[in-house]
Amino acid sequence: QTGSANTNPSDSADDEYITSVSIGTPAQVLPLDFDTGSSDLWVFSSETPKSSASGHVTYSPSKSSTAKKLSGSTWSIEYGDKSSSSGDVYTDIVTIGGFSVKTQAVESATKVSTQFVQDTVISGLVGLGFDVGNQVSPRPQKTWFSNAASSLAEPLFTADLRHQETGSYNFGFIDTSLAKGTIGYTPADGSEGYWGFTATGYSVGGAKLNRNSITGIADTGTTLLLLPDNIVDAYYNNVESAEYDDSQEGVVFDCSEDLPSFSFGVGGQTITISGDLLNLTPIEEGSSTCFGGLQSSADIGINIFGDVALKAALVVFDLGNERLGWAQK
Ligand SMILES: CSC[C@H](NC(=O)[C@H](Cc1ccccc1)NC(=O)N1CCOCC1)C(=O)N[C@@H](CC1CCCCC1)[C@@H](O)C(=O)OC(C)C
Repeated sequence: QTGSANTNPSDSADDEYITSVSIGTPAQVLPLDFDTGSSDLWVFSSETPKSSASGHVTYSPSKSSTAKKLSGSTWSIEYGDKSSSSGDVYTDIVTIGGFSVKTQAVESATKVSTQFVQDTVISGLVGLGFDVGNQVSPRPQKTWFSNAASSLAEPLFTADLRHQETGSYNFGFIDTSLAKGTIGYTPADGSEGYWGFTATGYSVGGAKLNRNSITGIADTGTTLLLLPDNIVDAYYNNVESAEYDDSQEGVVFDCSEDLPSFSFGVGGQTITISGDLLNLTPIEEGSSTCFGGLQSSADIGINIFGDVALKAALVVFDLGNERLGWAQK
């Protein structure tokens, strides 16, 4: 069996990617953010304070004949951007891309932080990280993918995120036609809950790849490509107008700049991110100053190959073989 779901950028900056998920009987369809950087499936619900839930699609377990309360279980989570949410837990049928998991832990939010209240394009997250990262207590729950893996044709999923167009999450199969290049595989480290791996080097513009291993994570829930300062500086030294903008908390430059590409080595392949993908967006509507898609990871303490990097590749999250596959798109 397999599943295939379309995913769409939330806005003109591809800030996040939205995928429709069906929960319960009859189906309640919610727009969720698939996040390989976390391991909880949680939703805005009938239990979320009305003032916080305003503008969001919500899940009502009381309206689902297949919902069951997981009594005594609670959850609480904080993300890298300091946003947070918490609540209690139900189990219900969750269908993604035509594939159904019968008894999936659906974490219902009784509290959400301001960022989530304001981010009305999504009604929660689907964590696609490793089960060890799940935040339900007293008994941690499995992710949707972990529950699905044993029934899928292959225990893997692929992410095909695109700039300003519809992409896909495919479960149980690899559609190699989505990629131009060969898929290169490298070991994945799931010990922290997310998909850790080591890139073998990088280069700016068409230059030769240097040998400089970069350990980081493949994170669909992070907008940017976040790397060490020395690499960020090496890149922006090629961008005449680039400067650090305190208010924007990142490097900005003239939108008219012709940005160089950025490449990294992984699994014997070279993934090249085009200059256009590295210009994220004007700092505000109509501004001629643009915000860089490559920024420093120094404040976070972990390198993150987020959506800016993922948009350049077809990425295979291969749980069965504990490995990540990358192919140029
Ligand atoms: C340094 S880690 C920062 C990362 N967040 C992000 O990347 C958020 C995502 C977002 C977009 C639109 C609206 C709201 C949030 N974007 C962000 O901080 N941006 C500021 C810079 O300009 C680009 C957008 C993050 O916390 N990712 C979470 C998932 C994320 C999904 C959206 C809701 C908030 C939580 C997760 O992947 C995570 O925590 O990863 C850990 C392992 C770093």
